[in-house]
Amino acid sequence: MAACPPPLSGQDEGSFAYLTIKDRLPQILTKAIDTLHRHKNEMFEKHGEKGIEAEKKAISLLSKLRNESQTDKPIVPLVEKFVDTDIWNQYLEHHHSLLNDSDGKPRWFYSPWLFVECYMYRRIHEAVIQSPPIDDFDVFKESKEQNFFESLESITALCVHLQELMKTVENLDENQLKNEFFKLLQISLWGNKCDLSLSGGESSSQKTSIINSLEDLKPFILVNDMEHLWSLLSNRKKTREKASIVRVDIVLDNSGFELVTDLTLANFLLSSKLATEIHFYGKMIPWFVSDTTIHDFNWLIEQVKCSDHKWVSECGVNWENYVKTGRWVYHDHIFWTLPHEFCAMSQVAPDLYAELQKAHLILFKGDLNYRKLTGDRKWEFTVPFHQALNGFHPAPLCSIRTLKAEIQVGLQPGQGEQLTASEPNWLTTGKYGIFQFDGPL
Ligand SMILES: O=P(O)(O)OC[C@@]1(O)O[C@H](CO)[C@@H](O)[C@@H]1O
Ligand SMILES: [Mn+2]
Repeated sequence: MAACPPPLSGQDEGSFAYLTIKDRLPQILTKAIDTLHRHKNEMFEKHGEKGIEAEKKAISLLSKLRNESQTDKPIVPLVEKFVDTDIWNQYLEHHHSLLNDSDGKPRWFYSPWLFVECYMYRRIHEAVIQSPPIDDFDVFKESKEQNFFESLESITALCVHLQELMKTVENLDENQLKNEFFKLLQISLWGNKCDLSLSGGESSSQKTSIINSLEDLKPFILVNDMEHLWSLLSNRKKTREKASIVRVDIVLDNSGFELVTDLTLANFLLSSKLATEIHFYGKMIPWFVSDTTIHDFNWLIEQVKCSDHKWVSECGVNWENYVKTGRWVYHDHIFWTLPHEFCAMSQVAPDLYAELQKAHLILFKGDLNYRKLTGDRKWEFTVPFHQALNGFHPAPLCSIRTLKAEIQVGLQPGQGEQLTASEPNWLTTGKYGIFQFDGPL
């Protein structure tokens, strides 16, 4: 296999990785500390003095973490026992072994960006689990819920669109069905703009209805493999035996509006019979501010179900039934919150790799998943996506991602350079998106 280029890191002053580590990660930590402060009374009411002591301890641990990152201290091993503590410390040890004496130790502005950024969120989790009885507190819950409520108008519009589509879906011809599929794919793509870690935890809700702006947004899709997704699923639908399974796996990203777009797409995949079951993968711990945990997944379905808007509530009832009847399956796995590139999954989490191999198609949502699919490395823009996956091929897969990091492969010759000339920040604003497919055509 050809050698891989070096990883993105904070060594490159002025790079997006550098600016994220220098500015946005401390901002996210400060917001987490502020959230703990603002829940002081609630902790006292629930846990008395012990709650106040725990809140103080968590705040001091997060303040220490912020200082370590801002002063480029060495990355220190995790100390609190948890399911993945040993894996993290082995990973840290491995990085340490790669360095020679002059390099010193793994540290924030030297080690791979993917590692130090994931490490920060894992240290936030450690600070919380070290502070019982608030060891189940999600410092990002408030902003995830705020994103949902601030996006309610767009969520309602999307649920109304879905329910109207459900009335006619059985009578659509092939072409009409494909068009509706493409619309919901694009809505799921642009739903990925709602990302609280890019915004440093500031509000990033969906305030306008995406449905009416899909045509205007089309020029911003840099790689468009939607046809591959259609032909894969529609051919399977035509050729499958009555009772056979067509499984689509969705590796989720952000909760709130983006999760609603993903559940809407999943609903359509079942109703159109393009799939017979959907498997979802979320995060086991609070992650990158807005990423979906099982609590967020269940909370959102409950919110939608309890809506006072008839058609929104109908979506929630249907979605709850899909889960109850096993047509939607939610999986938790610790691998998704490790720092590893996905090409390491078959070694580090063979059970998860084997699970993904059961899918006929895997959709990877969001930018962090794209960074892990491609190893967060400094690939040339024209390197084929298949090559950048570096051996990660559990099943036909597609990245559905808005660009929020300085990494993109599979472009046409000159396409990246042209974008850089016309819009220097095209890689990191979330304004451009891709549907990038890998698998047998
Ligand atoms: O995976 P997502 O939610 O689409 O984006 C994750 C993200 O916000 O975090 C990193 C920067 O902090 C980048 O990968 C990206 O900007
Ligand atoms: Mn995310």
